[in-house]
Amino acid sequence: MQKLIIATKNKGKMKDFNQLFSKYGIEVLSLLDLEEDIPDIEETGDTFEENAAIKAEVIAKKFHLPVLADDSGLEVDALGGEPGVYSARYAGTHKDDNDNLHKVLEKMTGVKEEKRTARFVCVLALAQPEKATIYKRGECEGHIGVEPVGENGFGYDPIFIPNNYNKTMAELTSEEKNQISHRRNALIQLEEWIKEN
Ligand SMILES: O=c1nc[nH]c2c1ncn2[C@H]1C[C@H](O)[C@@H](COP(=O)(O)OP(=O)(O)OP(=O)(O)O)O1
Ligand SMILES: [Mg+2]
Repeated sequence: MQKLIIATKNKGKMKDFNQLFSKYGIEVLSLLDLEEDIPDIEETGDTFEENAAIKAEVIAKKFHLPVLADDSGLEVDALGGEPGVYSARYAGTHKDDNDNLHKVLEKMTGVKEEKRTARFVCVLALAQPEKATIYKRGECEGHIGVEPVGENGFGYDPIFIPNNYNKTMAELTSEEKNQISHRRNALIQLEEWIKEN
């Protein structure tokens, strides 16, 4: 395999995937890289697994090719697991990273450091023509800071401090993020398939 379509329009995820796939010599294409205009796919599921499968299967059927999709988000323990599968639209359907992270910070006002535990979750769905969809889940544990710090990454990275670090995910280089991230932890479980295909 020289190229793989990833059923996403998220440029932050694609930056991660570009780097994660480069070691296999595979070029990844997002839905924004295709000639054709692909309409937004509605994420109607209640779980990361369902939403990842919807995205991967719609595009795999359309092109008759293997397609990977990523559904991911932030689970904050003090918020009962929110924003979870609603991470992208937490502060509204306009899907703004800055509004979303400020909504989390606001809801966490006054919550003490030891109660600010959280994790990033990434579920990858690999859909292949005539085959059952394969799922892999990766997580990254950490806690929520009190203000946004750092310029790298995307989404909730500026408020997420990974375990064993004293800086946010947005202060890590992309190489550093890609050694510990939920996305990396999910993708390494697909390594065998990647090498065989
Ligand atoms: O490494 C990450 N660092 C920071 N934030 C992250 C990360 N990974 C996911 N997130 C957040 C961003 C978004 O609020 C949600 C994903 O939502 P999710 O529906 O999977 O993606 P999306 O709608 O942005 O793009 P698409 O569905 O086209 O892949 O979780
Ligand atoms: Mg989405």
